[in-house]
Amino acid sequence: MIERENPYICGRAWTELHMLQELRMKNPLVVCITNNVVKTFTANGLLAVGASPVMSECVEDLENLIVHASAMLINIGTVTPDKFEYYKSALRLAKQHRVPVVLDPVGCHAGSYRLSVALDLLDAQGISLLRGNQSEIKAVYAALHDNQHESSPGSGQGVDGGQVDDISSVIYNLSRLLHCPVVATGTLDYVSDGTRVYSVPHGHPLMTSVTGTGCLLGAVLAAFMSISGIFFNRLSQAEFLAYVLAYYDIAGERAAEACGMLSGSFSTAFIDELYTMNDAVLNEADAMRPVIVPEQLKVYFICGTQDVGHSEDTLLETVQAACRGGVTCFQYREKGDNTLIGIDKLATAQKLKNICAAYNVLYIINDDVALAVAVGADGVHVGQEDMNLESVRNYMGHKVVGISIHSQEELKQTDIVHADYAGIGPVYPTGSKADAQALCGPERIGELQRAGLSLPIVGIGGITLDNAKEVLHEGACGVAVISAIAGADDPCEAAQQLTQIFKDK
Ligand SMILES: Cc1ncc(COP(=O)(O)OP(=O)(O)O)c(N)n1
Ligand SMILES: Cc1nc(C(=O)O)sc1CCOP(=O)(O)O
Ligand SMILES: [Mg+2]
Repeated sequence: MIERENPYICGRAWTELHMLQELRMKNPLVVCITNNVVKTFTANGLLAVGASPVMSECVEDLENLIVHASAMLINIGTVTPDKFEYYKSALRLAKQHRVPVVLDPVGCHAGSYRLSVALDLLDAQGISLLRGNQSEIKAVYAALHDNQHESSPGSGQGVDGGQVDDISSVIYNLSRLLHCPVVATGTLDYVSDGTRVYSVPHGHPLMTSVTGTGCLLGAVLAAFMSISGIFFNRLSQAEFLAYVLAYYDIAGERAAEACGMLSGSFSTAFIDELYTMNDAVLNEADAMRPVIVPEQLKVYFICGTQDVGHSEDTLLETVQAACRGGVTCFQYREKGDNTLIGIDKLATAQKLKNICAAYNVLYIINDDVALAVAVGADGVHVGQEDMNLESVRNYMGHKVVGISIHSQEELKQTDIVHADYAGIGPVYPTGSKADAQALCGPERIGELQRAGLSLPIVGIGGITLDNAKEVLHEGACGVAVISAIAGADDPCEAAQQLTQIFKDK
């Protein structure tokens, strides 16, 4: 069991959340435009969660309901051409009234008409969250990525779907394409907001063998979307949604136990568990695990005031320019003589967090675990001489933990299970780290992978536009740089050029 006590934060445990209490206090009206198979189950499930369901079938009715609505679900499970017209009108009304909409593209991997319906709705740009099973989400991504609206999946499967190998990358990329979070359910559930990715280590196989649990999840997510603003300062969208998934999946685990593993009784037991769950269960649970996908680490910019003439203004401008140029990850590394400390460092870290948030850039803090927790960064990077990795994991909980590894000896000494990615260097001579270790060359990356290092890797140290490809060819999924961007005349252009190497690869 992971300990989450953090002496740096008022001596208290991990942030307490009261998501269920908030939801039940609000009792949001959730307009469900859903399929014929699951209407009763969806209504009962929403009531159990603490939301107020209403099923809607026509625009005339919806025009009255929308003024009171807190959220909307569009589930295309029994789509017809008439219903498709209705979905589009509903989406227009929701946009006008600023009502968040969850789209469930049921069965879109199984038929091209369903897929074209889902794509047209996504094209209209009013969807706040896309939730589907892994096969459905993969079908949407394949169609958008290949830019072929008339794609014909024809898997021959029903609306249930199988596991998808690279689902975490798919949801990360899809979320960035759509500019909305994506939830993909399966044996493990995944969520991404286009910056972070989490898996939820809960749930039970009975959840996928009873019709309606996936569809109800869409409705439950819609209900929670109506209160997401309350948590805006404390949680990223991905964390918020992962907590909702954990709540739902833990209810599934408890229901499976309560019903004696019988699928008929499961539905009733599941509604009971959704109803009786409280926030204490959520706060104790190991709700989510960070997932690092290679795309998140492609261009990893590191900077502190020491790299930009000891000026906070220049640091903020440089980081903003780098984010504009397309870096995918930023590490705040304030290190050396005459650098910021205490409250000044905290204030700068907070400003940098806001910049990264505006550009969907993963935000990591170097060394300073307490600072990372205090500003709610996405993660921390530590080296072999810094805090012990298991303690870092205990402090950081579900946040990203990066570790520096220079050699096979260090790999052997590292409790790698607590890390999410590795930085390997210095691959080339660097002027940005006075105490850098001996050069290891890009070939060290492949060597460490052959020695068993299976985490995503970034190369670091002296990487420029000219040598970056060698680092990638050795097996790194990204390049971590300071001077190639901070020292450039135009940091935005420098970042853009580095992102370009992944397109030509
Ligand atoms: C991505 C990444 N890789 C390696 C390092 C170096 O970390 P460390 O060895 O702890 O040295 P300092 O950066 O703390 O001087 C890093 N920061 N980032
Ligand atoms: C912060 C850091 N860590 C290194 C390591 O080898 O672990 S090299 C390094 C400095 C990287 O800066 P530049 O891109 O300017 O060479
Ligand atoms: Mg360090």
